[in-house]
Amino acid sequence: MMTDVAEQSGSLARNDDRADTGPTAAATARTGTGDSAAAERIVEIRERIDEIDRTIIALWQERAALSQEVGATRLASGGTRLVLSREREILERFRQALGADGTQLALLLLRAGRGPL
Ligand SMILES: C=C(O[C@@H]1C=C(C(=O)O)C=C[C@H]1O)C(=O)O
Repeated sequence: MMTDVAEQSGSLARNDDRADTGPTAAATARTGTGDSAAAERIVEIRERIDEIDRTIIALWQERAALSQEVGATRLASGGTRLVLSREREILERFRQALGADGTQLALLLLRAGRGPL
């Protein structure tokens, strides 16, 4: 059956009973490929990526809250705001595991816990 718009205009291409010749432009744009097997796998992998991202965000927020609690506890007890030796340990841990990007990540993690210096 033709669409209303096509019926009204009479000049638009029929959009209804053409053969299914493959993925739509929208599906291709969404996954970045017109190959349906690859697209299916990409959709599957993206589900896991989204799950991982949710976990990273939750852990990021939990870590920042814990770090802020340590800071508040220490300040309230007359201690220092920061403990640089501990920060160095953390930077080294991330650098060893992830290289230079790990150092950058650790700097962001530390900042999330205590705010910019
Ligand atoms: C959370 C702490 O306080 C600060 C924040 C740190 C962190 O976010 O890991 C590490 C050292 C401190 O400068 C701590 O001392 O453990």
